[in-house]
Amino acid sequence: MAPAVAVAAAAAAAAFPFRLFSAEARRNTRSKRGSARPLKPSPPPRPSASSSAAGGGGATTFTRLPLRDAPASVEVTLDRFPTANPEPRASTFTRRNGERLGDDDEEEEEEDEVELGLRGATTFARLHLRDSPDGGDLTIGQFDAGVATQEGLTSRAISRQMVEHLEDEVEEEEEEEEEEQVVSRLDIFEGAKGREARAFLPDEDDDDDVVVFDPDYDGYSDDEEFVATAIDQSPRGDAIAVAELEKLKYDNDEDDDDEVVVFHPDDDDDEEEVDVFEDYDEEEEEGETKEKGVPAVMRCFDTAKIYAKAGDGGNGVVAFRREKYVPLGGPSGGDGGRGGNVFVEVDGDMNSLLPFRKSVHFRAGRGAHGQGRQQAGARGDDVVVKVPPGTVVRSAAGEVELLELMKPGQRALLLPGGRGGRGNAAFKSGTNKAPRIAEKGEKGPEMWIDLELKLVADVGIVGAPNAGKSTLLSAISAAKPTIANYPFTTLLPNLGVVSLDFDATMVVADLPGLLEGAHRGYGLGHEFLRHSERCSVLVHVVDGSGEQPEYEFEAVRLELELFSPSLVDKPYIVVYNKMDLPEASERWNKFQEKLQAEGIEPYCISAMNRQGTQDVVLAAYKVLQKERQRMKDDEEWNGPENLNHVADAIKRERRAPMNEFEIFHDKGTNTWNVVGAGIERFVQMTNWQYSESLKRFQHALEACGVNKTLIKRGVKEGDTVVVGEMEMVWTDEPSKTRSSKTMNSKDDSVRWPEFG
Ligand SMILES: Nc1nc2c(ncn2[C@@H]2O[C@H](COP(=O)(O)OP(=O)(O)OP(=O)(O)O)[C@@H](O)[C@H]2O)c(=O)[nH]1
Ligand SMILES: [Mg+2]
Repeated sequence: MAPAVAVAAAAAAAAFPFRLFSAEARRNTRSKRGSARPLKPSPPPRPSASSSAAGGGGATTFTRLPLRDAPASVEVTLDRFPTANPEPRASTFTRRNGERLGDDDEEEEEEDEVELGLRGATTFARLHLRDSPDGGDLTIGQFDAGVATQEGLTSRAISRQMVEHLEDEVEEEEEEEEEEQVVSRLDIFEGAKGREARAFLPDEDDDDDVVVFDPDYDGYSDDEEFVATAIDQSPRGDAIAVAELEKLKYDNDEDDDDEVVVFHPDDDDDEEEVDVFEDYDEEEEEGETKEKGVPAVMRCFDTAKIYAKAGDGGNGVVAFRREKYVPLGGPSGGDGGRGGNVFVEVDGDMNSLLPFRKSVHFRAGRGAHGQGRQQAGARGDDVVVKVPPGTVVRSAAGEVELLELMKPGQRALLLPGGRGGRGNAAFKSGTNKAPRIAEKGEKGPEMWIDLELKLVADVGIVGAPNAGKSTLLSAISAAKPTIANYPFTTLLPNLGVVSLDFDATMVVADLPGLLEGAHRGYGLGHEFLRHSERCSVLVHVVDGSGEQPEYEFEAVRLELELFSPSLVDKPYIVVYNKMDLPEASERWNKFQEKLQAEGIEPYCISAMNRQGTQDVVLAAYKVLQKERQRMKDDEEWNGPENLNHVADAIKRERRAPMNEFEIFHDKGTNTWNVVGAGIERFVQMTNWQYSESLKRFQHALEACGVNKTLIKRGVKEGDTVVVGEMEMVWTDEPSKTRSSKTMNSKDDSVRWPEFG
């Protein structure tokens, strides 16, 4: 079993300090989930030792405002929040959309927003309330600063409080309406340091199960305690689990140890399972900064991890013809069918990797077993993984780039199905007219695959948050991105098509804003920087109304360079925005002079008033045309690519001759490991249930030189020899059937491989 790893802790402090919800909305949610189980009541808050040492004690206060009276936006100062932060970064702005609390019905959906920021050493939170409902309460949580600065503990405590609070409320209300229950959701993921868990209100459309991730189990597990399967990966490639608490076995017993367990792929530690709810005051190592949490929708927009497995071949069978008047009918066992293939195909209608949030496993069908009368088994069904244009396919293990799929309709054979095993009819020979031997089907190859979507935009609009990138996109194309006067309005890239003429169009992407330090994970923009790698041209928007536009320009350029030197090498256009504002027009000359000195000719525009935007479009198009021509020339040089090279490599490996092997000796355990694709495949396909198989195997070891090499290297009586899944004990005694030294497989010395 893969090592079980604890899930504890919560999102980074700045990411999810608190949640906002109204009683009214919760009631809506509940009535939709009438059959849900009651939530487990939470234990009373337990401030941890180290958090109180930090001077805070984990104090939490909640303020309630009746929504009826609430203004459109409320600002709360969380003055004791990260004051003790050694380096408060003025730029650490984070905004999160509030949870959807209303019905499925879009119109009635209530969406509140929470904006968080650091102003000097003080954290503030601004709550934007849209269409406040008539009733209900707004609850605002306030959290202690002392905790916030403690590694990890912080976030945990905070998240904890929120869940608690939420649950407390739920309980109160349950008394009134018994059949209604709230189901909360947990998002568990691997942060830069350790496991993290987040509590969410349910997203109505989200049917994800509780998640348990265990690649060693092929991603599936029948074990009772695994309530579900993994759904995705963190940007780092670790397990992410989204748990719907509804699915967990909750009861009202406070000491109940129900838990969400996440299995971490490459953690070799002892198994440990930790209760998400109980373990929030556990110590964590200190010293490293936590990766900021990113909402699931963003993580899954352009990255996904999937598991693909080609079908195993069907087994061949041993059968003999039985016919009237034919006393000794010959062997008639048919071959197994070939396993299904895994294809990857570009679907022009897709534009994100979000569908892979819910479907992670792609398994082609296995070939049917052969039958008597020389009937071969049927082929296994193929499976086609559909991806959007611009998807890069990598093997998760080696991080090797396998494929780059750009054009709709492109199709690559990724994993070829396993060959069917031969039936006994195929083993008939002059010396053996009635062979009692058949092969097993070959196992289909399997692989964890990282998918990454790089948008296929021609032009990428980059710049600091709030510079007016989305405004520019909306001015030059029909796209309608959300525009608002706060940083990080744009969480996901927006695409727009700019038409200059009938056949002159370009795709422009508005990317999330970049902050200083983005390449190290500050802000949100880095998540999407890789999209700009595909763009031929960058349009760099600078906020002219900012304090120091030149400095902002340099900082963003530096971020691009730190992310990837190829980005700064791209042709780019500098656009100085918000010229309609006096502070911007005042600073324009200075900015222009500075850039001209560097050999750059900036454009000035007012994106809002659509002044100067057409010049930018024309300039970008001119550069784009040049780039397109250059790329076309490159393509002519390189010729069309073979998309099946992954499958070809697998097939080549399958054909590896049996006599190509290496032997590794472990002196400590006297074990000889025979490693070679050909011989291992032979072992895998050997069906040990037939007595002749063993003889054939012995013969193969002799013929391909394994025995000879072992003797030459000094194998001794009693040593263990391992080939693939077969483990044997070496004996120097000549066997009855053979005069040469050979491996003997006494009943008690052979561990038979277990094949499914
Ligand atoms: N006065 C003026 N305001 C502008 C102009 N362009 C954009 N703005 C305002 O600047 C604010 C931010 O604009 P957005 O287009 O959302 O900025 P953004 O760069 O997309 O920001 P993020 O998505 O958060 O990175 C909005 O309030 C816009 O109305 C302009 O030319 N003049
Ligand atoms: Mg924007």
